[in-house]
Amino acid sequence: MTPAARVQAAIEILDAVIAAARTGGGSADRIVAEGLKARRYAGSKDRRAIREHVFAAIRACGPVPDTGRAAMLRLAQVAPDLPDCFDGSNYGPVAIQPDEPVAKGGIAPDWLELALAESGIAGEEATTLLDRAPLDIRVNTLKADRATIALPEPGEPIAAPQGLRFPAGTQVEQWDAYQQGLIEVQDGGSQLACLAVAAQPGETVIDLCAGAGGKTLSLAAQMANEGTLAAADTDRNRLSRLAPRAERAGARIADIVLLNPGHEAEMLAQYAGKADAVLVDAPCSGTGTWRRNPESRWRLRPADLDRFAANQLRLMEIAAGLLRPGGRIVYVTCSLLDAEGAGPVNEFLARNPRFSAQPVNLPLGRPHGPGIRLTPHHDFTDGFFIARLGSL
Ligand SMILES: C[S@@+](CC[C@H](N)C(=O)[O-])C[C@H]1O[C@@H](n2cnc3c(N)ncnc32)[C@H](O)[C@@H]1O
Repeated sequence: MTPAARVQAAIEILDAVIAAARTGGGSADRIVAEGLKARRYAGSKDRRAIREHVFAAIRACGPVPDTGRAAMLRLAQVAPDLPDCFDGSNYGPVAIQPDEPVAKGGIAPDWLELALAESGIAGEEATTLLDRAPLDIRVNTLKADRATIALPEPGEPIAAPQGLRFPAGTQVEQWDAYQQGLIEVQDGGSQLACLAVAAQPGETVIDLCAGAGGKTLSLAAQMANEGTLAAADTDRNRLSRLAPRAERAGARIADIVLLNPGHEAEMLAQYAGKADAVLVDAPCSGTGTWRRNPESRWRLRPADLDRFAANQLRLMEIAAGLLRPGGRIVYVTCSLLDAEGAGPVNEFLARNPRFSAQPVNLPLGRPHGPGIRLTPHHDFTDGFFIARLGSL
């Protein structure tokens, strides 16, 4: 393919990404994969270039662009080689017209950029939300240790004690160590969020929003497979990925519980009043993970934040009912908006005077309201809010 044809292909794929963002369709990753599959004539270099154009254009536009072409024209304002590709050649985009609409730059839609600024995320703290993320792994201490593991590439040790960092795109899934469960792909910030639980062997720990089990596996390793670890979620699909992962990682103690929405407490009744710790890795807007899913900022609506906050508060209330006296809730969101962090946690503390915010002792992060915050700019991790709430 010519450079111009690659740009035209990226424009067409961007049109599909934009439509999906407006209508709640598939992720950009999936749409790009489908778009490339449909272009059988594209070689591996073409595919890489098209993919890079698409994601660079997504990152370059703040609000949702009207069209893929407007998005690519925005990218052309900051990428010096791109304007020449609008050459009107066969399969290439038509020449740039005077006064042609160009999508707006920025970090996110205006309302969201404002909400971030009100939460203290502006300037470089905001721009780095759109950087490309590296690839972090966690060495699984049920089977190996960072100090002695031999991997095809050494990786750079990070603050999380078992974490190693590799360049984005490193194909770790193809390594023997991955296939044998010696390593897991997990962002360094996510690894630290698990450490905030400080789960001990022999404890009863509940991962209330376990999803596909990224944090469950980390907790099982902290507990050295001793004690009780319930991994619960309302999403059957995500939870179905946990069992094979736990098998591979040798995480034997994970008890997988599929919850019926609205009946979570009943379905976890066997743990009521018994848990030493409950991890609430609550569903959120994901503003801290835009490095990986930059188009997700086009999907959010102001009302979504209210819905997330109500659910976050409700999940903390469910967690409170599971704890033994003296137990702890560790509340985590991968959002940097106060509406999903300090906001619901302060509300929970006001309603539940037997709980108080306790220090979160981690090697990274900065205090923020009743918890701490990790940010891509300050900590080189995904963005997280983490609070530890101890009960009397
Ligand atoms: C941030 S994700 C969890 C990610 C997971 N802990 C990990 O580390 O990979 C939030 C999860 O909360 C789940 N969830 C949403 N509402 C829930 C509820 N009422 N009870 C339990 N889980 C819920 C979602 O299905 C989703 O898997």
